[in-house]
Amino acid sequence: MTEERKKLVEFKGVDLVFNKGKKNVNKAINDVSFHIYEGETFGLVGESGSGKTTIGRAILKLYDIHKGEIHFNGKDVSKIKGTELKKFREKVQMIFQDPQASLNGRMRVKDIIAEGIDVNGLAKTPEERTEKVKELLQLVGLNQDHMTRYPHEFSGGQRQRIGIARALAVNPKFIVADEPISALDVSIQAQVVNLMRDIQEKEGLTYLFIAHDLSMVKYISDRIGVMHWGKILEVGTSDQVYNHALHPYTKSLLSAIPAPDPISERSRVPQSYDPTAELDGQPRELREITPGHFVLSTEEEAAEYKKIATA
Ligand SMILES: Nc1ncnc2c1ncn2[C@@H]1O[C@H](COP(=O)(O)OP(=O)(O)OP(=O)(O)O)[C@@H](O)[C@H]1O
Repeated sequence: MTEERKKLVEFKGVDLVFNKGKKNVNKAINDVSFHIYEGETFGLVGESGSGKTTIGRAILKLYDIHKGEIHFNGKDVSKIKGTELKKFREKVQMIFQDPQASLNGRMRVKDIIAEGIDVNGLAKTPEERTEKVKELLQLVGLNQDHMTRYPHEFSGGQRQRIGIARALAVNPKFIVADEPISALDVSIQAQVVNLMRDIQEKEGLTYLFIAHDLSMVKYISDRIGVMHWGKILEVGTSDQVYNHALHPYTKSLLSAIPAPDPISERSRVPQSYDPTAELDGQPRELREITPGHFVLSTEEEAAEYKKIATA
């Protein structure tokens, strides 16, 4: 059934290299293919430096790719320029990890939120601009009195709400949320996740939700991709990745999550992962093990995974 859903974003064999031709060359994304369905939340997890942010920024065209194609709404956007690029940028927005650092401290909230409205000429009059800002504040659970204040007058959770309102100002279809709750108190994290969910439903948004910790993406993601060393190693529904993980790296990430109750926590056995297995020179691709559940594997490894998955 999932095959019939519309793909909003699709990576096709994408490479992205930093410092190309230099001594410190770094293939941050290595032959990555995956897609994000319209209306879903795709969680991307993996340890620091695995390439998650680079994938997000590549979709937003903040970086040029070196091989492959990135499709948005059925169209290759990897080489678009000029007005086409400007139009595309209205449809894709980013929410950042640290709302403190990503909001200009010298600007009032109304002007921060209205930046995208101004740049893209989305309000014809100052009154319309103010009206739009008020609507956005309401949408993210802030009130009108907040318009004339500065970012430092808000709590971390409120600042993230401002960041969300700013992203929504241009009526995007797709949002890259790069660790949007990692810097917040645990008690506030759920509020922001719930807000993002509500807004997703109301506005028909699609999210790429980046986190290094699997427990963070569990509740918000429909499907999850697990990244390591610039490659996606496993993709599946939240249930497939959490409850039926196949790749040893995913298993090691899962085994690192503390159990919520002390009894299971005592019996938790962290599993180690030997990444050198990825460097044996054997050609691997994402192979479908069970419907919708893909693992980066050789043919032989895929056959093994199939046995495990159907045992
Ligand atoms: N602008 C850049 N110039 C050079 N190298 C970069 C740049 N941005 C990222 N890298 C490198 O690319 C690789 C992938 O980085 P990326 O930030 O995408 O990882 P990440 O998984 O998002 O990590 P984190 O969770 O720490 O944000 C890393 O080795 C990083 O050092």
